[in-house]
Amino acid sequence: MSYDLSLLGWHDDLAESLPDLPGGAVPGRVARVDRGAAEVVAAGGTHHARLSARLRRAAAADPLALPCVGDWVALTILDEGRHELAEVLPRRTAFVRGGVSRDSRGGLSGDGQGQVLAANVDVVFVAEPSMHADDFADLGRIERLVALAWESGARPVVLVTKADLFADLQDRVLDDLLADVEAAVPGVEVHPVCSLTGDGVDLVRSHLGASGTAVILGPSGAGKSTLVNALAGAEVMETQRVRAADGRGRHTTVHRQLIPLPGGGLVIDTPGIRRVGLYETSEGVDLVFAEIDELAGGCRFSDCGHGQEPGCAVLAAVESGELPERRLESWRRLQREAAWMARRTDARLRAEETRKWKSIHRQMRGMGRP
Ligand SMILES: Nc1nc2c(ncn2[C@@H]2O[C@H](COP(=O)(O)OP(=O)(O)OP(=O)(O)O)[C@@H](O)[C@H]2O)c(=O)[nH]1
Ligand SMILES: [Zn+2]
Repeated sequence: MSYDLSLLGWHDDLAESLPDLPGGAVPGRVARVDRGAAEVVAAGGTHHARLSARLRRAAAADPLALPCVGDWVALTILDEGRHELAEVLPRRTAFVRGGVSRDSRGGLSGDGQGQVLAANVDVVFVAEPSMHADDFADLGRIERLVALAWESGARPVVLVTKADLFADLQDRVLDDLLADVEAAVPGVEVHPVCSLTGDGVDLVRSHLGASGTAVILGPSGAGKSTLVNALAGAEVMETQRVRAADGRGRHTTVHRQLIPLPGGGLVIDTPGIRRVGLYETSEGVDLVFAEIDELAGGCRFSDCGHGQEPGCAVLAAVESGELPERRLESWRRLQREAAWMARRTDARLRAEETRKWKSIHRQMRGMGRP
């Protein structure tokens, strides 16, 4: 099996960064990583390549040096035709977990803590279901994932998935939801998608062009696997429905992590990417500022905003040095965000109210019929 590497996103700039290695270097793209080895798609086929000793030493000092799915790498051919992964080519974009600044994405430096989850991603689809359990799309989650996408260097596009769940309602309700989402992420395209009917799937595909690479972020049940299958035009991913039907856990299934799409473009899907950014919640933040909460018990006014109020115990603590000023600043920023989120929630509650009314009206009309 041979591959046209340009369909996997290979281009001239990358060719220039291919190192001159003794015995010659072959370019390839990492489709999967294992301890100490990787599966690499090269023009001549897919190779299981062990990491070179030099690369392993570099990775011991800085885990960001480890290859990850989506990386372009240089392979060398050893005796007996085995391949070795000699070098990771410079990354254009990278999803990094754990305390590494954006500066590290071009090169391979970090604080020794991070892990690259996916590299050279062009488009990040943030998938948020129009309805999730009994709730509307979660704007806070969309914002968080869009922020992560920008951070990676890739371009975010928000997909409001399972758009058909609004089909039996009047269109206006979905339009309202889309408008809310658009307002939450200014400058980011927002598309409704239904992977079951295929509505909107072509538009999703068009973001990838001939060779763009995408990841899909979103909560469990957002329809990520179903969307990948719709894009691929085949069952390349096991969906929740399938998993439930045959009772197999998803962890027992080995599936491809770099999925080429028939119309061009690729999707990277790994367990790490699926989980990225979904676990930091605002509950965590309350705990983080527990000491301010405690101090606030000593303020003269119970609704003290710790701004200019007389008898403010929090300001007194800053004055005395007990509470670092920076902490109060972060708390203030958080309060502003929380207030903003609350206003958005209000808008959502109003939309939900409208929806309930419509459903009640529908039921009443239904009852009136003979
Ligand atoms: N009504 C409706 N249901 C959908 C749509 N897309 C997916 N689903 C259903 O939603 C459920 C979850 O879909 P998955 O594709 O497995 O979701 P996922 O995001 O991959 O979930 P995880 O693998 O847990 O991360 C399945 O039962 C799908 O059939 C859609 O467009 N409309
Ligand atoms: Zn106060």
